[in-house]
Amino acid sequence: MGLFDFFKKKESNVQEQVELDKSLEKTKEGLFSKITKAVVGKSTVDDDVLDELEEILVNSDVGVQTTLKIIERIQARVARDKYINTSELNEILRAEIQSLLSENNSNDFRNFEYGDHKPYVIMVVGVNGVGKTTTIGKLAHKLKLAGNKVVLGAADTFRAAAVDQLKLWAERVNVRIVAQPMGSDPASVAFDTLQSAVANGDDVAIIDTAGRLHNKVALMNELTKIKQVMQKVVPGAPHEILLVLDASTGQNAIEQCKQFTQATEVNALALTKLDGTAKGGVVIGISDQFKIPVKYIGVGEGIEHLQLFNKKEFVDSLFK
Ligand SMILES: Nc1nc2c(ncn2[C@@H]2O[C@H](COP(=O)(O)OP(=O)(O)OP(=O)(O)O)[C@@H](O)[C@H]2O)c(=O)[nH]1
Repeated sequence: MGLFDFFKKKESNVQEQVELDKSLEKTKEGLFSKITKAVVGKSTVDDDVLDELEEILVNSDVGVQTTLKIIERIQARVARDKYINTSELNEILRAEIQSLLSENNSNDFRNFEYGDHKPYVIMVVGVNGVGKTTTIGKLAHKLKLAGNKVVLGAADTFRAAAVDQLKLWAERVNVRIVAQPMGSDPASVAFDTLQSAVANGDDVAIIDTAGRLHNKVALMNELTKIKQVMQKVVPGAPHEILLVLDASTGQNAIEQCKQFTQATEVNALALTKLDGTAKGGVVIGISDQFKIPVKYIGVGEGIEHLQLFNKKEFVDSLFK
């Protein structure tokens, strides 16, 4: 990396951290201001503090299972050390949360984990309204800015609006898009997109899919068919099956994750709308429960507001 690039990267890191801090403000308020209240005036962590902590974590959408895990670990620590004060409690909590979050190995849109894959194929799944289209648009933008050639595939052919919205994003970001009329076979769109990506020497192909959950078998069949067809063009595709979830829906996001992981091999998560929600704790619960890395987070409506998730930065931001 040249000196200019180095400083540019540093500057954008600082900006991203500021955005992240801002996004997590409500989650922080919900979580830590309550924890501080629960422990204020107490010299040690007793059962009352632990009970309150449990309630606070559950209410912050960390999820019951993950909360119990955290509480048990703190209890074990209290039993061992007999006395822990409240600032130590914060440190333990921070370490526990960090250890429960899965590591995201992608840390730069420039060397985007392609390995030998060209095109690197991302199949995007998720229900309507969670921010799927927006996430695809932002991702295409970030990848393009980082010097990648990107093509989009509009394989959500179920709703005309979905294709139109994606076309708008393609225009805005200035990347190519492959689309067919509404009602076309999604697998056929995916096939065309990959053929076009190969012919054009694209680095990344991002395929949108319809997010109908009402019939799990139908969803599973549709996604399996899309995958099989893609593999005819790019063996090993899709390299990333990205599930988009709306963090502000809290426990609903966990339920959707359950459903989609049963229907297909999701290996990356995008959590949108972290800004403006107090339910950011859901990132911790989902990461712990499903052991799938959160790869991207949406921190606003703007084109720039997508970040590669970094667990250390996330936890730093929460505990600032
Ligand atoms: N604040 C905020 N809003 C977001 C974020 N991501 C998406 N949105 C908004 O969420 C709304 C839904 O986003 P879409 O991308 O249209 O959602 P979708 O899942 O594709 O849904 P359909 O297009 O209706 O299928 C839009 O108003 C977006 O601007 C985010 O990270 N933060």
